[in-house]
Amino acid sequence: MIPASIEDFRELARRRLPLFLFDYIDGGSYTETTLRSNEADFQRLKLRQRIMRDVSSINLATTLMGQEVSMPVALAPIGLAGLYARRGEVQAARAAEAAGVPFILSSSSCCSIEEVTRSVTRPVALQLYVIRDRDYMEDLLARTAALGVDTLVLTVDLITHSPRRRDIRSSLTGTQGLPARLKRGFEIMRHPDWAWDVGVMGRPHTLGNFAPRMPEGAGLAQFTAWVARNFDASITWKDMAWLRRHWRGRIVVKGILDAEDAAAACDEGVDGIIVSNHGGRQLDGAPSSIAALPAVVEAVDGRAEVLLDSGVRSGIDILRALALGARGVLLGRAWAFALAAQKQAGVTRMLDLLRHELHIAMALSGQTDVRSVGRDVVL
Ligand SMILES: Cc1cc2nc3c(=O)[nH]c(=O)nc-3n(C[C@H](O)[C@H](O)[C@H](O)COP(=O)(O)O)c2cc1C
Ligand SMILES: CC(C)CC(=O)C(=O)O
Repeated sequence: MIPASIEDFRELARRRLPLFLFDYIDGGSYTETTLRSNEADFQRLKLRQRIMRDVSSINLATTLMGQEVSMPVALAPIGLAGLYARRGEVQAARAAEAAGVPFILSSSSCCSIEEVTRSVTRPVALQLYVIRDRDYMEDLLARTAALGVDTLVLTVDLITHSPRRRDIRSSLTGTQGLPARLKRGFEIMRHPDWAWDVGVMGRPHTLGNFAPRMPEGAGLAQFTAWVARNFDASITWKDMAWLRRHWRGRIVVKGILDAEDAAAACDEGVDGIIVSNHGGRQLDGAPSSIAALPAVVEAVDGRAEVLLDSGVRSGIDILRALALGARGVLLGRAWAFALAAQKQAGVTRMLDLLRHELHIAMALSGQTDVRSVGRDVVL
């Protein structure tokens, strides 16, 4: 199949990955209601078709998080991407660089921030989960700054791991007895292409940034248990003072859905806000990101850059997010599936596809510049 949509990349990823890994990427928390509404609420937003407006020249370039970008898109931090394809984070960062869009490395990545920054010339951003071991955090921040990284994406919506029923059923989290291990082994054997690429050639697939704090050769199940024990649920805005002592660069806060929280973030002087419900993987029952966006944009009132993720599946969705006030969007599962399906070439293809879709959506709605897309684009 030649993929013509994110759904197609998802299907190709489903075929290539062991089911427990596909479900880990694809799934959301509890009943997956928020996960579904992320996509459904985008679809509900109707666009105004406009005509006779000379759209022969369209500009998609802008700036995001201080970087020039070829379109208003960045790759969201995705944990454990080195399990979707060998050295997956490096492959995705290279595809992002070639496409002229930012790559945000998850702090829960397989490849370390050192390996990824060495592999590209474009600056990457580091996403941070705050773990209890502050000495280690300080060391990671110092390592990151020494590499010339200037943007930190502080994720604030995963202070604790939300139950994901698919992961419980596949024993990715929870019980780890012999039957669970056998079931996983069987799934791996049914996907030899993936097993060769990641399981054999991809070794060691340790967790680059947290490696010194993890058991040697720890896999996904041990990692999720470690997350539950080590992520720091005590953080508050007061911890920004600590962060600022150890990080002089740009700070973007990821995981805001509420206007009051957005205003508080601006009071802290953050550079950017990412409106996100973690792709429907945390608080099930929370609104979709696109539904939450307008109130956040209003509360921020130009004091910080507002980006959005969760549910973006097409160039038309990108236009919808811009129309409601986002400066740009992050792609999560879109790149995880593309990488799992076709490695670096898949991520490149996926970005080309969305760029084309955005261009056409702009033309047919009479828009010529992503920097001036306004509310009047949606009905
Ligand atoms: C498999 C997977 C792993 C993720 N890992 C991280 C992570 O390590 N750090 C983080 O801030 N967000 C993480 N996220 C959330 C994404 O950054 C992003 O918010 C979400 O995927 C956006 O929704 P979408 O997948 O619908 O685009 C992860 C999401 C998925 C699907
Ligand atoms: C390893 C996890 C904490 C990564 C994550 O953010 C997620 O699975 O949603």
